[in-house]
Amino acid sequence: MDWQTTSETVPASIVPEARAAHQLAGRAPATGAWRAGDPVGDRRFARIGDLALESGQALPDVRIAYETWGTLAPARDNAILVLHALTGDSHVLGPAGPGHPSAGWWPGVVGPGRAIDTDRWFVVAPNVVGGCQGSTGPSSVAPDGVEWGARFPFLTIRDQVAAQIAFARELGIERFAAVVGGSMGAMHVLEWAVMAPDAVERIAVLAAPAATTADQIALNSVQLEAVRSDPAFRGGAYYDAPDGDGPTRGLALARRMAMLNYRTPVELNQRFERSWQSGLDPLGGGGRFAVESYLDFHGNKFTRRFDANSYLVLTEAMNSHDLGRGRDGVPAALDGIEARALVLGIDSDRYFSLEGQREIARGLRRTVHGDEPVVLRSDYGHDAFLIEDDAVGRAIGDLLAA
Ligand SMILES: CC(=O)SCCNC(=O)CCNC(=O)[C@H](O)C(C)(C)COP(=O)(O)OP(=O)(O)OC[C@H]1O[C@@H](n2cnc3c(N)ncnc32)[C@H](O)[C@@H]1OP(=O)(O)O
Ligand SMILES: N[C@@H](CCO)C(=O)O
Repeated sequence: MDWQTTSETVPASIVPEARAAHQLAGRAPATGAWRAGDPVGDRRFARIGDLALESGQALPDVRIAYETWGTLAPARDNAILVLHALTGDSHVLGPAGPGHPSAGWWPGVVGPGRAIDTDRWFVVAPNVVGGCQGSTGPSSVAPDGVEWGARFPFLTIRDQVAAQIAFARELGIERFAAVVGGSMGAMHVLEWAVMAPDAVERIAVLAAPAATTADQIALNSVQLEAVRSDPAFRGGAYYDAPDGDGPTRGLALARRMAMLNYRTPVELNQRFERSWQSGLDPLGGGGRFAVESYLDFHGNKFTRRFDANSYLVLTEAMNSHDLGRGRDGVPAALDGIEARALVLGIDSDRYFSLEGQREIARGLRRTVHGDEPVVLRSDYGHDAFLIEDDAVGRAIGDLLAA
């Protein structure tokens, strides 16, 4: 199947499989393949036109992939926007199927009877611009008929939120009862509260800073280099490489590095100890440590679901994050936020440490828990916001009840 010549309406029955195959090759379906609102598998798509970027450039004909759950009330006052983390997507909850190996990334928090109860709330989850799960990104086809690749424009967190704001307008939602997100998604949440204050009643900021610090940029930058230094990266023009090879080694290495930011010494030490696995992939002594196998597994798995160029674009967008830029600094920007807020941090998070959430909680005027963040105690580190569903759900439930 050729995505670029696909007719306006794609039969849903064949799309998930073909789409999954497309993602294996590092590409999302081409821009222009669908009419806005057409369902494709679990996803729908909205067209938001050209996106003016902070850099002064414009990204033409932007498409947003999204999923929804629940029913929008006649008064349109029960919508909740859920914004994913770096490698997430619109598939917040199930079902699993072709193209979706899991039952979503937050089924313990969002769903019938969950903290974000889809029997009450209308939940909207878009895939971020620059990503590779259906929204316009580097693997989309540019106006000249060739994938953007490395020509894809530099995006900031604010650019991505500008796209989300246009997307919400396209859906006819003027105000969200809550905008919720973790990690990169929480950076977007903070920007929503500043860029569209009238559209946001509550915000949930989970495990993110008000501005990405030098230390965090450093952790990200070695991952960027891991991808770029893979010879198969070819300066980002690998989609039609003659051998069909992409920068899988570099991307897998970047994911291994990232896993070390996302998890903790306590978890890795307790979970794997010094266990040795033999007979899997003989190296040196004929085996490897179980923790090495775990990192290899995650690195390799990641290359089957993510595009390297998107990884670069999204990581650089995270590096751009600074709520105070052009707004007289972070304290002034936080002080101007009117939305009721939950700020949650994780005690063992060695990537976006609690200091960042303390700054946010102390700077906001309307937190539902006082001047300090809600502290989630967990051995899982940064990923705890995706794993500790009960604690995260309770905190979000408190926000929604406020
Ligand atoms: C849930 C999704 O992945 S949805 C896809 C979209 N992605 C996102 O939204 C990103 C957010 N999600 C995530 O980052 C992760 O999924 C998390 C943090 C929520 C959970 O991480 P998980 O990968 O489920 O858990 P964990 O780190 O324990 O890894 C478990 C996997 O490691 C494998 N594993 C464990 N030990 C080893 C080992 N020694 N050697 C090899 N593999 C191992 C397990 O078999 C398991 O495999 P599976 O993923 O096929 O089930
Ligand atoms: N596990 C998360 C961490 C980033 O917040 C992801 O892969 O998106």
